[in-house]
Amino acid sequence: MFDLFDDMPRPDIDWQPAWLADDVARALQTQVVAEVEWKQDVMRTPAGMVAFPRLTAWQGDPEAIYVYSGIRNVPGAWTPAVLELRRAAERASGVTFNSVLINRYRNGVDSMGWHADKERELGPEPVIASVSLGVTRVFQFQHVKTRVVHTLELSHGSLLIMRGLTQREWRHRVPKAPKVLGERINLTFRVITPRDSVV
Ligand SMILES: O=C(O)CCC(=O)C(=O)O
Ligand SMILES: [Fe+2]
Repeated sequence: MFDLFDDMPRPDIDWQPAWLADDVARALQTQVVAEVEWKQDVMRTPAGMVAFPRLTAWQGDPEAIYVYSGIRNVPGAWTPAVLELRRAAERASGVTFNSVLINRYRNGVDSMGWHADKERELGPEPVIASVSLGVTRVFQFQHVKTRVVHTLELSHGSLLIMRGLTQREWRHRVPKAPKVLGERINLTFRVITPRDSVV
């Protein structure tokens, strides 16, 4: 993916495009869509309340509470297909996850803007395992200082592990792709240390 001989900065990632067999991934996608309780979150903007351009869900162990937009969010219970994916992501990464953010991009108009996952609950060098199911979408990293951009195509059944300084030195996004008609599910498995227990 990267030119071996350039000296561009690069994120600390492990990218496995064909992590799950196609049919296994297809079956898990159908199960996840059906078993997850999807939410339409809204954000406050100067122009009023605006719907997020995607549906979301959080699942996790009961203690994996995180504060988001000033609200304490208690995760929903693990559902079977999500738990199966969590176990597989744990085997692949060697990390035990206690929560997952699930995003459902209904088509190419849905998206996620530039951000880094660096909430205090995630710790200084979080390992995040990102599983993609469904239609391929472009995913970009941008180096915060140099503005260098790396582009990946997150395909059906792929696994992207982000670790080390990736969240501190880079931001990432899923840009809008209006020509894409199909749906994509992304699950980012995380380790959350609740604020109360951070010393
Ligand atoms: O959908 C994706 O691939 C990215 C999701 C993401 O960045 C996040 O959940 O924080
Ligand atoms: Fe993210």
